[in-house]
Amino acid sequence: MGMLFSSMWDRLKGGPKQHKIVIIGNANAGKTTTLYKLVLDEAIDTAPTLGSNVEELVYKNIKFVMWDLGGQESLRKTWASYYTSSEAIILVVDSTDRERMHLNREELYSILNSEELRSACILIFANKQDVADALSVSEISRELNLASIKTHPYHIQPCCALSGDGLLEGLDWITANMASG
Ligand SMILES: Nc1nc2c(ncn2[C@@H]2O[C@H](COP(=O)(O)OP(=O)(O)OP(=O)(O)O)[C@@H](O)[C@H]2O)c(=O)[nH]1
Ligand SMILES: [Mg+2]
Repeated sequence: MGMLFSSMWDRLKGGPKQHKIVIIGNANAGKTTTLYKLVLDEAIDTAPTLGSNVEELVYKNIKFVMWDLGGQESLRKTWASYYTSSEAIILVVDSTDRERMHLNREELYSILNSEELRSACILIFANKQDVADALSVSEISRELNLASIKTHPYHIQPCCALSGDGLLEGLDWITANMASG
């Protein structure tokens, strides 16, 4: 009853503030694995995402609504339609995928030029760091030319979405860097 009352009360007063995060990145980068490792603390078996997944996550008393988008070529043009009122973008990079690194660079620059994301912070997860020949954070930073970013707070975080290593550090950075606090 207590919980029911408090959720009704939240609804009456408009509810606790939700912070919208959109997760993008190339197909197979590990976006869905990241989402469900954060939400369920489990490494789930994934299939390519054909539309989107959305989940709520309460972390350190902050309520996030996390959108995980499909990364296949035909779906990328829909990404911008999810950007409205996003406070953070997570770009999940497959650190083993040298061939498609240029797509990450292109996407990063379209984020930087998006009017809707002008107040958003940008977290880059350098994922799959458990794989022996993964590019390091400094190599990816160079590939993506991160040092040239002057308009948005950004951070690159090494991680392994399967084990969860690095994921909460990334979320902590978002929490500290969202424009609305
Ligand atoms: N070795 C390793 N594999 C990972 C890691 N994260 C994800 N994977 C694997 O990468 C594959 C793709 O993961 P998904 O989470 O489905 O990738 P996605 O980015 O959601 O892909 P789309 O939905 O097609 O855009 C799966 O086989 C995952 O198990 C990681 O940190 N290390
Ligand atoms: Mg997916």
